[in-house]
Amino acid sequence: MERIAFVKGHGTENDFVLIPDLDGALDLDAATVAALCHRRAGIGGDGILRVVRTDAEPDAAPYRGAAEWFMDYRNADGSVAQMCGNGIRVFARYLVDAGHQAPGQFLVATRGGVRTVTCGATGDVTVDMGPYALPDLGAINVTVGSRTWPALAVRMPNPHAVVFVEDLAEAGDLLTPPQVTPGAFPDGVNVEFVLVRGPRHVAMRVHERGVGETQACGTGACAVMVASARRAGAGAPTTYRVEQPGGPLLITLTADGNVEMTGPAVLVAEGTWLLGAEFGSSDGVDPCHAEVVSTGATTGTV
Ligand SMILES: N[C@@H](CCC[C@H](N)C(=O)O)C(=O)O
Repeated sequence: MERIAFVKGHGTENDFVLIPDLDGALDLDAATVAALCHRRAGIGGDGILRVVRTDAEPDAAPYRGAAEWFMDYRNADGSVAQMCGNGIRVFARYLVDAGHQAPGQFLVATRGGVRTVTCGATGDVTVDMGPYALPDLGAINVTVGSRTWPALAVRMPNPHAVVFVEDLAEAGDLLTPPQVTPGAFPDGVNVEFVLVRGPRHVAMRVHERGVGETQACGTGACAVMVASARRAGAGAPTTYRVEQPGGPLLITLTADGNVEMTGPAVLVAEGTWLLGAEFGSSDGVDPCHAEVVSTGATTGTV
């Protein structure tokens, strides 16, 4: 049975299993990721953040020389996504707390490009999430039950469909994915439901591609900010407070057109996962999956 060291963390309760694999020794296939993220049989998480040097990861080859670290993000179902906004804050907090990176400003490579992170010894983490894009997909709609809304497609660079509602309960239980105009997003989409609370202040719920409803989505909050600012006719620079079930994020559209995100990143536990034990074992190892040691939390507030 293989033993895999992990750290558990979250950003606004969007939770992740971090796998330090600095020299790229692990081969985590989709089934292994799904087992690790399983809420009852695994460690549990909305996704995993594999921490690997760009020099040691084939997917990071374009970024070698530009950034030392690559965030290998996977959704809970094992699928790969370009970017994770809450994840990159937690990834940065891990690098600093583990002593792999000095506090301050540094670069992290992702499948969506290289991002600049500002992470002190404690407190909130700020990420320059880069530019947004508004792909021309024609008229797209989102449907939940008998309600249909027009949606704005936003790339961060992962795909989002943003709709404005009168009440966040209109999103329903979000146990099944909302229906989106067929063919508009062949690789799937994250869907955000937004309630305007006041000037530069919105609340949202999200159904994430590859996960389900989560307590928060960083790229989703960025997409929501972009859609909200357009709707309000707000020019840049401007900052929005985006409330989510797991807590608020501050999202700024900068004068140069980039989207900047600030929010907490918390590490809550570390331990060892017993790979292969997750659905019961016949080799004498108690299939309770992991030895977990609480680390205490590194907290931050917006
Ligand atoms: N929770 C993340 C987004 C993770 C990826 C997303 N589910 C996708 O498939 O695009 C965030 O905080 O941005």
